[in-house]
Amino acid sequence: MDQAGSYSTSTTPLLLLLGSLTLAVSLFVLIGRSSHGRGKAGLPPGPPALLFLAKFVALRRSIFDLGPLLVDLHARHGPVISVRLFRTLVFVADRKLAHRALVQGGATFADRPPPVDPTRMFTSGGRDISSSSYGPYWRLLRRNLAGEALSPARVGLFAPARRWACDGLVSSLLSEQQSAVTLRPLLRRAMFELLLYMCFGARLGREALDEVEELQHQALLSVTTFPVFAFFPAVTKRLFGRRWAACLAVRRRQDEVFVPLIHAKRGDGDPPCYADSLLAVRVADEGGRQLTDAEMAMPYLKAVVLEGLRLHPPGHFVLPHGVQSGDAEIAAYAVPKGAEVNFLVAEIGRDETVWTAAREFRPERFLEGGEGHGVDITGSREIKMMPFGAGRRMCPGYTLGMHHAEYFVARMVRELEWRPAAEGVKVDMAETLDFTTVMKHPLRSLIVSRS
Ligand code: HEM
Repeated sequence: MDQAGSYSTSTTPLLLLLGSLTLAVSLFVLIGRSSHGRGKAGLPPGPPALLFLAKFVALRRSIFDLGPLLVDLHARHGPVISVRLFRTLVFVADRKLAHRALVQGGATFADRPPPVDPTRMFTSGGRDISSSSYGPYWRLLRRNLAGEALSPARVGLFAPARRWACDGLVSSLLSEQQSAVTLRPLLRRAMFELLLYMCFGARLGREALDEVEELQHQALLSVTTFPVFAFFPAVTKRLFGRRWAACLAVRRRQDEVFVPLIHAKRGDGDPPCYADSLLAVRVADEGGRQLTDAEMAMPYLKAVVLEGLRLHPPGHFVLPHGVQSGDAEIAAYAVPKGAEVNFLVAEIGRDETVWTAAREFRPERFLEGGEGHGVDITGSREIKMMPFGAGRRMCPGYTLGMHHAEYFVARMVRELEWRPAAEGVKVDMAETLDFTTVMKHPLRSLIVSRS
């Protein structure tokens, strides 16, 4: 697909776009200034929009890839900053302010900002759980997901599926015992196949899996790259015609692939899947022995998973939050209706005032006596880390996500020995953005069976 690189393929559209953006931002800032001053609280401080935009465009990446730039801006302007682009963007880097806004503030920041294309297209106009507006429709979908797919009873029914997914992963890893193997594609495929089965109640063949995985990857990448179609969509969809056409093609293919899967007849022996529960909504461990509960409760295993989520959360930001009322405030700064509020998950998890040697991987901190022991991952009492968000829009899949991570890690460590890919090669934890944040140099290892 026409990715970020397309910015450099032709300079004319870029210059035209920058010209239009300059005009739009100048107007927006002027209008904003004249309507400001009237309110009691001012907007949070921040850099001039054009400067921010220039850096943003120069990065040619997603708003979620702005981590280092934002850290710099927060150091200069304080824990809450704002920038006025196609809408007011607010960034919160302080855990106590995040707690006040997301948890103590109740529903104040529980909305989502209206999606712009291509997100609008990929979410059918903001009709999925994560992008729908805070209200009865969102509540209906979220309750259905929690009750019909994520309740402990339902998750329990998928234990055999977890077992075959993990068996497949372990044997793929073992089949490459002769040379170093890259973990990421195999782990991602196993997890993807398991979640697809939980959704559609069917196991897809290799080609179908390849296609679905690629389609979802393209869709997710396109919703996180620079939101160019938020600015004068009629113009930008022409200027970046190839990119827009590629988004439309992915969307069309998603319909062709997913609609038959949703309506397919399920096997009698399969547990009830998520697609069936949605159709009913009306809008008005290894072969021989399973992991025991005691093994799943291994405190050190949990500590490793928690430390991974603290130091390297897959999402460095929660999804953007929105405000429905006009008088929301954060740290006595005004947050206008329609603004987009972002919380810096990674920075909050690496806060030196909470975590000793915050940038080091130390799972022991989650064991008894450590500063992370008994941490409240939901952030309801206080926020020390928030890899799943906090408050009313917090990830509803957090227990399933933790369960899968613990189950897969436990089996991969118990059944396989992980040796360096070559003499002296160390694990490099540098990060890069690929919709979620992933290892820039994926883990490669020589795998040896322990049995
Ligand atoms: C390690 C795994 C996971 C991580 C780190 C994660 C993280 C997150 C984060 C940070 C958010 C945004 C919260 C916010 O905006 O405040 C989110 C939202 C969401 N997650 Fe997850 N998630 C994971 C697994 C899952 C799973 C397994 C499911 C479902 C099966 C799921 C379903 C959702 C949904 C539906 C939302 C949107 C909630 C809403 O807007 O009301 N997640 N997740």
